[in-house]
Amino acid sequence: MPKALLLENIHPDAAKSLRDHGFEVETMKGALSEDELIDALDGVDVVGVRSKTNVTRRVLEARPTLSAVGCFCIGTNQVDLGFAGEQGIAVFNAPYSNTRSVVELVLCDIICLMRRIPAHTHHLKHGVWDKTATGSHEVRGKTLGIIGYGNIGSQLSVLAEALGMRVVFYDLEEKLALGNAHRCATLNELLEQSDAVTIHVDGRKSNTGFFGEDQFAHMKQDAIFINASRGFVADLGALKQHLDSGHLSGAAVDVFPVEPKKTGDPFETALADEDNMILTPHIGGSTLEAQEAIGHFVSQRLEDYWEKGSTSLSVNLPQINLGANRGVARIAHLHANLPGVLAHVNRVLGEENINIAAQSLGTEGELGYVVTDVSQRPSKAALEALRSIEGTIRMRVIS
Ligand SMILES: NC(=O)c1ccc[n+]([C@@H]2O[C@H](COP(=O)([O-])OP(=O)(O)OC[C@H]3O[C@@H](n4cnc5c(N)ncnc54)[C@H](O)[C@@H]3O)[C@@H](O)[C@H]2O)c1
Ligand SMILES: O=C(O)CC[C@@H](O)C(=O)O
Repeated sequence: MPKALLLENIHPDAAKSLRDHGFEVETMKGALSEDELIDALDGVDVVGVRSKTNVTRRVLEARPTLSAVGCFCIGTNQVDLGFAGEQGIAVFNAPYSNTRSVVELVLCDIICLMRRIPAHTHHLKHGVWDKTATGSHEVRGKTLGIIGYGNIGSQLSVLAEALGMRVVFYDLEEKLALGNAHRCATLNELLEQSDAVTIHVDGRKSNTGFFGEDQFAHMKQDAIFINASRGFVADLGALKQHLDSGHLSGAAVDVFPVEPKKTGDPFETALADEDNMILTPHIGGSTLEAQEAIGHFVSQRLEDYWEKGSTSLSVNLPQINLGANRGVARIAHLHANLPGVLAHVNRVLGEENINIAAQSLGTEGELGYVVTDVSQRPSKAALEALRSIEGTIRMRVIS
């Protein structure tokens, strides 16, 4: 029986679905440290994580028989994707299932900050009735600057325009501007005109410290700042200075450079005393709708990979979308992307007079993946010959 370990309170539908597909499933509420994870992965075939469990090179080296990692979230920066690929370990995520939830949180942040709701709430909680319009604004007609116009940034763009905001965006890549959104040629062009700046870049390493003192300094007087992307992207010390000096009028932060591993763990931030500040514990994607959708989506990718060898939507292996086996056995062969591997696979099968019922090849960067449905079971010697082909990383026979 294959074994799955699901960490970080993944939606129960994922465990149910994996059990329905024959997995023995263990679940845990929090994230694990590197050493704890290495221990916990003993005998595990697939592991499910969210954003707090780091699946590092050391973990993957220690557990080379692991077959797949499911990131039950959008971000995959917590997994060493390149090394997982080199080891033949497939990694999947849910690229769209919580997009809408993040967008709704950010819209909520923008409206609340522009109406100074955190400050008003704070005052009333302390018995101060401060009925004033000072510093409060409608969002209609204001300029929203979106940094990173991917799935979240572009959906936010559409909904913000529906609220009457003017949208400008900045992205490293050429992107289709939706609605009336305007693409800025430089980050500073965006910062100098935006009443609200929101970051939605991905978690690539080079985005570490991407938004620091220089970028805050370029923001408009009284603008608001939001980060719901990754904690290491923005310098919160610099943010605090710009709030304290009165340059910025408010901020919402959902992600932090260091986050607790599980609910209930202690947490501190220097931003706690800021007046017009929304602090949320990395809940951009934490809605019941999103978590249920993610649970279904990622467990299905893991099941398809385990049962069919399908790498469709994998983030680190060549993608092949496979249906049911058309022969008596399916041989999934992952290898270094060298010339001649496919020919070598077919020569080995041909020498045994084995007919090929179906075959698919995908290559991506350094990796090649050939999946062959064969009309008779190859002998042990043939399987050994396939495993010995130069560049073979991993081979599985799926019946
Ligand atoms: N707070 C949460 O709970 C939560 C939930 C989901 C996703 N996220 C995070 O939100 C972020 C965005 O997610 P997505 O699904 O839209 O990602 P995406 O990959 O669809 O979009 C990211 C965009 O950012 C652009 N980009 C990357 N680096 C950039 C830079 N330095 N300058 C300008 N543009 C840059 C990319 O070209 C891409 O268009 C990710 O970091 C993801 O991990 C957070
Ligand atoms: O649920 C999580 O832990 C991560 C949410 C979010 O950051 C994501 O990458 O989807």
